[in-house]
Amino acid sequence: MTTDTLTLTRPDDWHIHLRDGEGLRAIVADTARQFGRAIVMPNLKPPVTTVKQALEYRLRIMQALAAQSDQSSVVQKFNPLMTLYLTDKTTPDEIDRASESEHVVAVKLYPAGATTNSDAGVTDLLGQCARTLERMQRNGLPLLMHGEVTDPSVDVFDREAIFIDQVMKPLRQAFPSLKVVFEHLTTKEGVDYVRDADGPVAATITAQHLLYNRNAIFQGGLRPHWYCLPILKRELHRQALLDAATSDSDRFFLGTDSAPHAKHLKEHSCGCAGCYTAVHGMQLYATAFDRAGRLDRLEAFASQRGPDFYGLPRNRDTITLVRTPYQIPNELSYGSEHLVPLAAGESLPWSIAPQG
Ligand SMILES: NC(=O)N[C@@H](CC(=O)O)C(=O)O
Ligand SMILES: [Zn+2]
Ligand SMILES: [Zn+2]
Repeated sequence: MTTDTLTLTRPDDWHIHLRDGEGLRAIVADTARQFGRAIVMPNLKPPVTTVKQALEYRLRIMQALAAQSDQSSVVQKFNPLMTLYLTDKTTPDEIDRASESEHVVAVKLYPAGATTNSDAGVTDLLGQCARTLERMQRNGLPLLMHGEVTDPSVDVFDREAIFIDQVMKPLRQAFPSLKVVFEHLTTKEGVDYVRDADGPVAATITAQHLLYNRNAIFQGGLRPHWYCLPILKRELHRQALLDAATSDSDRFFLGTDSAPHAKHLKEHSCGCAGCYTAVHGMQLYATAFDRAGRLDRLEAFASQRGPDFYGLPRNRDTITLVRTPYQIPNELSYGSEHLVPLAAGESLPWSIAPQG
């Protein structure tokens, strides 16, 4: 029997880029229409490194929501959960302030040079940040990791697997009860590590890494809108990620990593990394779970395991997905710029039912 309607506890997005300024105003409602909460990444220019900056940024998000033409209660009830950008200089006192704030829920590691706006990131995690990590472990504040090594001599497709041995294992040996999220997991090696490791470890998985392998970047020509970091991998990795997301392990949950970049900066001689998936996040995930024959696991992945890991209550309202084709827009406006969503112009088999 095929399911045509699926009502779930409202999902949350445990990894999102909302940007700032006019870009923020243009996109925040896309996330707020689908997700009850989202973990907002701190890689702004300049990065969000203090609790004071995180709370000011949160206020700008709330103001951007209040100014939306969409005044529905779903959009207006959206709760952004904030993060701090870890640097070599982050102090244990800042960690205490974060732990005391109800709005700051985690600290984000960007290895310096690994991805968009990571220049201010950490150069030597255990060498520079040990006291800060110690305090995070004591306070139960999770570390979210962009898990790729930055050594330019390492093949771009191997950077996640090598990160496990070079960074993840030494970190977790030094701080075995530190809560860690391996963000936007992309490899079988990553899946095996997260599934089997001792202690409080979890991972987010994007929709693009469940739906596509690296052929998508090159299909019929170079397709910049399929380029994100970590980069799409070969089919065996996509299969491992899909198996993990649809398994009964409580360690894998939803994080879109929706990462808007203006169209002209994606379609460029040196195009930016990031796929825009906030406008059709749940339609994409439902398509992936449906193709795997595991729609029954979508609610655990999207709405239950994330809050359980973070020690937050699950949402109390619901969202309904219907098997009705959803036409992905060709282009969206992004302040004074334009934005091309992932798989623009294509159709997905699942839509979201109208909500109040
Ligand atoms: N995922 C991406 O390709 N890009 C993200 C940064 C990140 O999450 O690594 C961005 O901020 O653009
Ligand atoms: Zn990242
Ligand atoms: Zn990201």
